[in-house]
Amino acid sequence: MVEELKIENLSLDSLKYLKFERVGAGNDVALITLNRPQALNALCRELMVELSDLVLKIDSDSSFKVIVLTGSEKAFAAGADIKQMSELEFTDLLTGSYFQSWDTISKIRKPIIAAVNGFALGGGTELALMCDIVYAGEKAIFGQPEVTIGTIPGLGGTQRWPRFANKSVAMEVCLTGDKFNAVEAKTIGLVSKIFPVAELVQETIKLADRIAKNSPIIVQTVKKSVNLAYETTLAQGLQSEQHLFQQTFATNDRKEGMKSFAEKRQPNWTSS
Ligand SMILES: C/C=C/C(=O)SCCNC(=O)CCNC(=O)[C@H](O)C(C)(C)COP(=O)(O)OP(=O)(O)OC[C@H]1O[C@@H](n2cnc3c(N)ncnc32)[C@H](O)[C@@H]1OP(=O)(O)O
Repeated sequence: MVEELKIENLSLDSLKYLKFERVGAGNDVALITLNRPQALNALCRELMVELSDLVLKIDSDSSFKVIVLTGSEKAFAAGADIKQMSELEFTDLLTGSYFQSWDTISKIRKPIIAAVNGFALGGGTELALMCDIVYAGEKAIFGQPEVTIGTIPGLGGTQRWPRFANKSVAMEVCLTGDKFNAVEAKTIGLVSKIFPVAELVQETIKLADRIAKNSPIIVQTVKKSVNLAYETTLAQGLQSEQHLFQQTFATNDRKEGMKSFAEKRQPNWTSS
């Protein structure tokens, strides 16, 4: 049997740009807080490596079911670190590993929910776009201002926006760099719910708890299947959904879920 990776065995004291807590009604929600206040959580390379490493470890630790990613009340993240980027040359990006770990969030199996208060600009908005669900505080400000500093969104913005919103919205957001608020973000479809600033994180943890009540193996299958809709044609997606649906019939949790319904009791998930 393969020994499981446990977060407790890892040195969390070494985290420099992040805070990590185990939260939730079942103590199975990982709360990650971006913690670089002096730069409004600007995403420097070191922060992103730390975030990527931590998220991968949580994804491999079965005692966690859902991840919540947040920042401060002032800023979720003010984008990639412009001061750090301004030193880079074309060849640094071409041959170096500057952006190597930045899309880890979009590749993990467990659900990850963004709780966005304050500024989420550039890479901050793109980080939210990589998450599975986005909740926002009333004062959240989004935008893709890269065009105003002589570059383009490089963390998926030009590709994910047209998949979240329509072409006209995607183009307007990316071509103007205009900022927009939480209500506009909800209208566009980036954000699913808005809460008062001080309540956002607790409300997001409540959402994580509702997801965590379901079977982890089935939750991960749902996530995989929904994400296929962004990668494939409808015909391919429907076929893959059928395969994944059939695969749930090979799990004990599918049997337990249906049995518990018939027996009028709560299911006892084993994630097998
Ligand atoms: C591939 C991805 C590309 C990208 O993501 S490009 C970056 C896109 N993001 C932006 O263009 C936003 C840049 N930041 C701002 O426009 C402003 O900030 C805000 C509107 C978010 C907030 O303004 P205010 O409240 O006046 O704060 P403040 O004095 O500008 O910032 C406080 C400290 O934070 C640093 N900081 C803010 N954003 C960044 C950043 N993205 N990269 C590096 N540092 C940043 C500042 O410089 C300053 O620091 P100090 O006190 O030493 O002057």
